[in-house]
Amino acid sequence: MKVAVLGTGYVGLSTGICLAEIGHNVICIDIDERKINTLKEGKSPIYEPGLEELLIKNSSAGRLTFTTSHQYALNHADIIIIAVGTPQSDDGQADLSFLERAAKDLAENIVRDSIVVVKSTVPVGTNEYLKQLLLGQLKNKVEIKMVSNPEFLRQGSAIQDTLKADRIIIGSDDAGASEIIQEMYRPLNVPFLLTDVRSAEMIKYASNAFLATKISFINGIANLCEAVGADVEDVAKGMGYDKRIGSAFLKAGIGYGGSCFPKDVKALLHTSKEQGIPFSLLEETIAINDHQQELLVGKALKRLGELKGKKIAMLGLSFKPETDDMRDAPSIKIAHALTAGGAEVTAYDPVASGNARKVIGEVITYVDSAFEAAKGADALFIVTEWEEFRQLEFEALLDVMKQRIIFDGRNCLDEAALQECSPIEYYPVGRPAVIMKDKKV
Ligand SMILES: NC(=O)c1ccc[n+]([C@@H]2O[C@H](COP(=O)([O-])OP(=O)(O)OC[C@H]3O[C@@H](n4cnc5c(N)ncnc54)[C@H](O)[C@@H]3O)[C@@H](O)[C@H]2O)c1
Ligand SMILES: O=c1ccn([C@@H]2O[C@H](COP(=O)(O)OP(=O)(O)O[C@H]3O[C@H](CO)[C@@H](O)[C@H](O)[C@H]3O)[C@@H](O)[C@H]2O)c(=O)[nH]1
Repeated sequence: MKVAVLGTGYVGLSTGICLAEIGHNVICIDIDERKINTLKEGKSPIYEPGLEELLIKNSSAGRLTFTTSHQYALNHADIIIIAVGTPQSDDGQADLSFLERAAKDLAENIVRDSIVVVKSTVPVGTNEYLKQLLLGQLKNKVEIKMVSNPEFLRQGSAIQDTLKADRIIIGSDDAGASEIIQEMYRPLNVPFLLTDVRSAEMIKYASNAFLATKISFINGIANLCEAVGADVEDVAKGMGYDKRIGSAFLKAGIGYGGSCFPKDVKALLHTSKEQGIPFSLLEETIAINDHQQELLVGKALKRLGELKGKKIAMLGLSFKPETDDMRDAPSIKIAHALTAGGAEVTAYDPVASGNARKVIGEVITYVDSAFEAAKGADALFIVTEWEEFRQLEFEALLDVMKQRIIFDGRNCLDEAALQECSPIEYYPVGRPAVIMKDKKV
């Protein structure tokens, strides 16, 4: 099939590459010339495991091409997938301006009957709105069919999640269009759910809000565990054995970040307010998450007495491991709170420092290794659970610190191994602290 993908961000690029991988002829369009040039050179503009290999493979096979020209791309496509961003507006609702611009670009350049697939996460009713926008501006007399096809990939495992998705949601009022989109995805051998457009749109928000709520729930439990002396890791494990609960997304820590959960929960809350349907559970999900992102700073303040003049090492900046994405990363709030309190912050991330500089700025120092960050530090924060941090030689790392204090915001370090590094103070989230005063002999 001939497919055009609008937007080569995390979703558009992963989708385009995977559709090429299963044999389709894919052309990806972006308005960002630099991105397209990078892609044409066979390089990925984002850090996403496995993506570059498939980019090179499918580009070389001639199934995957890149352009900034909507006119050129749409001349060659029967299926057009929209994967442009839908960021958060100031009032919490989804900002549809990129989609509106995309609709204009499509309307001006579509020259043949097409199926327009909306993969961007959009509030209920947006597909209908887009269709009206498109039809109202069409330059050529063509037939347009719409399909809502929300995306569920996670950053850091985008390719695997696309090739081995749990499900593919196809929302359309046109059985023919729905059949063609199923045909497009058929080689993936993934379960389909066919539904109406509005339900498809809602499935995406409901899924993200549910997962975010699960995280806030376990974080609420974690805070209680700290107060009563229980261990949230065991509590989550014990809960997860119950098939009705499941163990996924019960990892306590410093809260959820990223380009999706924060904005999507707020957008759903906005919809509920717009409809006059109370949904205060979502407000609590957000409130707990806001509190959680400030947790480490509060703990450090309590332990160190004051932040002024203290040196803090931050390990990890991206919102999760295996990505360089800094959108809504907890590290942003943490870095600003620490520096506002007068602390000197030195940070290390395996891949996200470049993007972090653009977001956090030069108020903190970026270095090239965990050891450099830890040198002379009064405390070390684990902010992102990169595997590299688990493998660190902690005895040697603690030796270069001024005070041997670790706040683990992701409960990712091996407690037993840390106990061997005595003296040490180790503060995880929702679990008893490990405080070893004496030097091990
Ligand atoms: N990032 C994720 O993990 C993820 C997962 C599932 C769903 N989503 C949803 O998918 C959508 C895209 O997210 P993303 O993270 O890939 O966004 P992104 O910001 O990484 O990428 C969007 C791309 O679209 C391009 N673009 C904007 N307007 C355009 C136009 N008119 N024509 C061509 N290109 C245009 C931008 O230049 C950018 O490169 C959002 O609605 C998001 O909520 C994201
Ligand atoms: O038990 C957990 C699981 C995740 N997180 C945090 O939650 C955030 C999101 O993590 P994850 O869901 O793994 O990454 P995303 O790439 O943001 O993916 C989510 O958002 C995407 C965009 O909508 C959806 O497509 C995915 O299905 C959904 O998982 C990150 O900050 C994680 O650290 C936790 O704190 N505890």
